Amino acid sequence: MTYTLCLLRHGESDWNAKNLFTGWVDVPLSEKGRAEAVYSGELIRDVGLRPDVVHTSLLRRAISTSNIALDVADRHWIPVRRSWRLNERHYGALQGKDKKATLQEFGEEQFMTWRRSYDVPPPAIEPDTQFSQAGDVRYADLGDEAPRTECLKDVIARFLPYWNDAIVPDLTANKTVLVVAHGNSLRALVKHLDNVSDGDIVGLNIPTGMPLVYRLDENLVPTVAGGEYLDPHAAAAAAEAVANQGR
Ligand SMILES: O=C(O)[C@@H](CO)OP(=O)(O)O
Repeated sequence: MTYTLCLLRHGESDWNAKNLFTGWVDVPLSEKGRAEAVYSGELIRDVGLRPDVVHTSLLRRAISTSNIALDVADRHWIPVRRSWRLNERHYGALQGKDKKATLQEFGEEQFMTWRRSYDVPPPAIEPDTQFSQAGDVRYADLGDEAPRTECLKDVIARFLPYWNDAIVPDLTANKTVLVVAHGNSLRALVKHLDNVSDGDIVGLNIPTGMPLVYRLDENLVPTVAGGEYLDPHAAAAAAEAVANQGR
């Protein structure tokens, strides 16, 4: 007896295509991203995976990906739950900045510390600046909990309550669960599931639009470490491209 969990990072967004730090900025999918969402729906359909429930972030790129993929898989009707706790990592003052220019300005070590270190957040964003989410009604209930920057450790801390209270109950009710989220919120989930060390998580990149399926045992331990991509060759190439962003 195993539980089935399918993770899906949103398709390419306009800002992925432009190589800009995105975080909580609510950018749409690019044309390529919409095509990736269609392809992920085809993969889900063709292997006979039938999600019973979908969990998404509050960001358009994840919501659109979920809608497109589920429509293609003929599962557009399943219940949906959304939470800010599945949002992308808040990228602080880097939101809206060009990755290549940031790499050139601050150097490789600082750039990679901000992008991939476990516990060093970028500088906090000022509330009155263009890419801040202060005043965004969808986060009004968060009050002081609303982040102005996050490292991966912070993402794990805000993600785990949702995992335990919303996703695990669906899994243990034997529902096939689809989670459509983001590069860094899914890194947080993978770190938790696979018990990846703080050091090793630095090297893990999640590609856009590639369904990653975990079968979990009764203790919610993956039967295959790292899960299984439905299109492993394309996923490996796409993950490599994410790792090399900015260069
Ligand atoms: O900009 C972002 O929000 C993320 C995901 O697109 O980028 P990175 O892979 O650099 O963490």
